[in-house]
Parts: sequence; structure tokens; C-alpha cells
Amino acid sequence: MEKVKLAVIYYSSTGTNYQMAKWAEEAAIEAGADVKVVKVQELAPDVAIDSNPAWRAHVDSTKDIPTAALADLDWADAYIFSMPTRFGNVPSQMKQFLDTAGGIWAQGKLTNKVVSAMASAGNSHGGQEITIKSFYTTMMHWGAIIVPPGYTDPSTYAAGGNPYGTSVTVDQEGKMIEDIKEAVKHQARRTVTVANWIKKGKE
Ligand SMILES: Cc1cc2nc3c(=O)[nH]c(=O)nc-3n(C[C@H](O)[C@H](O)[C@H](O)COP(=O)(O)O)c2cc1C
Repeated sequence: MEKVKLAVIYYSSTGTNYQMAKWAEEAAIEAGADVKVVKVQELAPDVAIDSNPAWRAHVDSTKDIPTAALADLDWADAYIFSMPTRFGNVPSQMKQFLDTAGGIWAQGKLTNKVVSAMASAGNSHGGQEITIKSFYTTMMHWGAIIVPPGYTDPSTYAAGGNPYGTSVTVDQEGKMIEDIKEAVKHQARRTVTVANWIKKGKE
């Protein structure tokens, strides 16, 4: 059977979700997937980016990461999305990308994709869970097969116990507070495993 194709699609201003995307990539490759990591288009004006040196530094250091395109959604069997919360919700950059997908959605090209999502926030109860759940609403409209981590592995507990998707709290210095690396990797492996089952079942 052909390898599962996984697109890891993220938005990050200051690097947290980029790191989560890279851990997911590492685990998915180990699990045998063909993986692409892509970032959604930055929409904020330079004046906003320049107001935060960490944001500017991250934008500059990731300029060579390809920008997510609709072709990536079509190409992949499975997606892992990673995003920071914005006022308790999906960031506009990610939402804008989703909202460009109406055409391929109407053609049925987004049906039965295997999807899992991750998030970060600045406060321990700042909106991680609701951001992931809001994100999953769009995935239900796409007819996706949502694969949450649940409590399928002990790493979820060390990561703060979010069963909807791995999430993390970031302190004032931008450092991750919970130990989430293993939870991200478990979530990625689980996504690839379920995508393999679906792919085999379709053959
Ligand atoms: C406009 C804006 C809104 C934010 N809203 C929230 C929020 O509602 N709750 C929260 O805990 N953190 C909030 N944050 C903090 C971000 O979620 C945090 O900086 C982010 O998760 C770090 O991820 P990144 O390094 O990938 O950008 C907000 C940050 C910005 C810039």
C-alpha cells in the first residue's frame, strides 16, 4: 500500500506551534507517513509583527517553510493542524485558509480526511480546548474523520490532560509550561495509524 500522506498545517506567531508541527512531523515520518509541513499565510501587517520582536524573528526564521495551499489539502490523506488561541478562538490566519477551501469542499475533495488538531495559549485556561473544539466544527462540515488523542496514552496526562488535542500553555518568555513533546508525537502516530486503517479500507 502507498504511504499515508500527511499535511501538518500550522499557524504560529512566536514559534510554539511551529515546534509542535515539527514534533508531529518527526513522529509521523517515524510512523511511515509521507509528510509535508506547511504554514498558513501570515495576514498581519508589518506594523503588528514589528511590535513584537519575537514575532518578527519567527516570521523571518520560517520564511522558507512553504505556505499552505489548497493543493496540500487535496494531496493529503490526513491533516494535523496546530494553532495558538486568539481571544479563545481559531486565529484569523488559520480561519482564512479554511475559508478559501469552499471550492474543493464543493467538489467533494475534503471528504473522509483524517484530522487531528493541537493548540496553545498564554494562560492555563485561556482557551486551548475551545479553540480545538471550534476548529473541529469546520472539520465536521468537511466530513472529516476526527481523531482526538482522548486518553489513549499516558503522555496526555503529562501534557495537561486535554483529550481533544494536545495543547500547551506558554509563559511570558514564550517557554512551554507543560511537557507536551510525547503527547504531540503520540497524537501524530495515532493520526497516521487511523489514516492507514482508512486507506486500507478504501482499497
Ligand atoms: C491577539 C492575541 C489574542 C490572544 N488571546 C489569547 C487568549 O484568549 N487566551 C490566552 O490564554 N492566550 C491568548 N493569546 C496568547 C497566545 O495564544 C500565545 O501567545 C500563543 O499561544 C503562542 O503560540 P505561538 O508561539 O505559536 O504564536 C493571545 C495572543 C494574541 C496576540
